[in-house]
Amino acid sequence: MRIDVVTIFPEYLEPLNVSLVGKARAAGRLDVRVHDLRGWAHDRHNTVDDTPYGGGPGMVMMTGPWGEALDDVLADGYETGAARPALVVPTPSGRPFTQALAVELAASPWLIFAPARYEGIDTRVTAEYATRLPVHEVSIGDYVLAGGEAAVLVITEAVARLLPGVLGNAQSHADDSFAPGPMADLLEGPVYTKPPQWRGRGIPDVLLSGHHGKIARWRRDEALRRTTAHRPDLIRRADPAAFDKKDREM
Ligand SMILES: Nc1cc(-c2ccc3cc[nH]c3c2)n[nH]1
Repeated sequence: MRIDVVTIFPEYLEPLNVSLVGKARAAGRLDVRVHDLRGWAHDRHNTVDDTPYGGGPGMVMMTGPWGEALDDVLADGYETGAARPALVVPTPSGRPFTQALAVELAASPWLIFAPARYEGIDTRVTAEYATRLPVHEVSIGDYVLAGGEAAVLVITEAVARLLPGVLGNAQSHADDSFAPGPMADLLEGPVYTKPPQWRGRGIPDVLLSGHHGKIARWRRDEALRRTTAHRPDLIRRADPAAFDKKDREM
């Protein structure tokens, strides 16, 4: 997968050089290119924003630099044989970012992120590129950030870990919260590791029993308990029949 990010804060994307995404880049599984939008702002001050039509507070990011930047990124990708990308625009007013959307985006060979600042990007930019590309306006949650770069980090990590070979053998996204299967849409339960005693706190006996069926059932019950407590809205989506089937297999 190729990922391009156009931003006025390229340094904000430094975390994409470390850990899971950094390793995927070093292994050649992910090609991430970060571009400074101001490189396409040609006035003396490299201006990328202006006052909003209709008045109101704040500034709006201008069409000019975004149009030139996205055209150049697209031209570069197409010249190097990249397939058609999707444009991902983080915004509080976007489609909720979920594991399902992460899976959808992970199927794309090329993502171009357009994180905004100020009050956002002139709407004509996304309208223009929506005539040529899939455009995903995506919200990572019901809270307001000062810009879209943090959302790019979140989305990139959630997508990258789904790419083949990115998660090591010791890890797996098969048991993710929200992954398909009998635990679908349930939050993950508690986890434990050595030492067996810590500040007077031990390990649930079932986890030491070696009885895989009982362990699986305990984990399922704990996931149900935690989901009921923290995300009751997800319970109705869990498939009780899948539990019954899984119970029979335990
Ligand atoms: N889910 C979510 C996205 C954002 C966001 C995205 C872009 C900009 C640009 C200026 N403020 C922004 C906020 N906040 N919360």
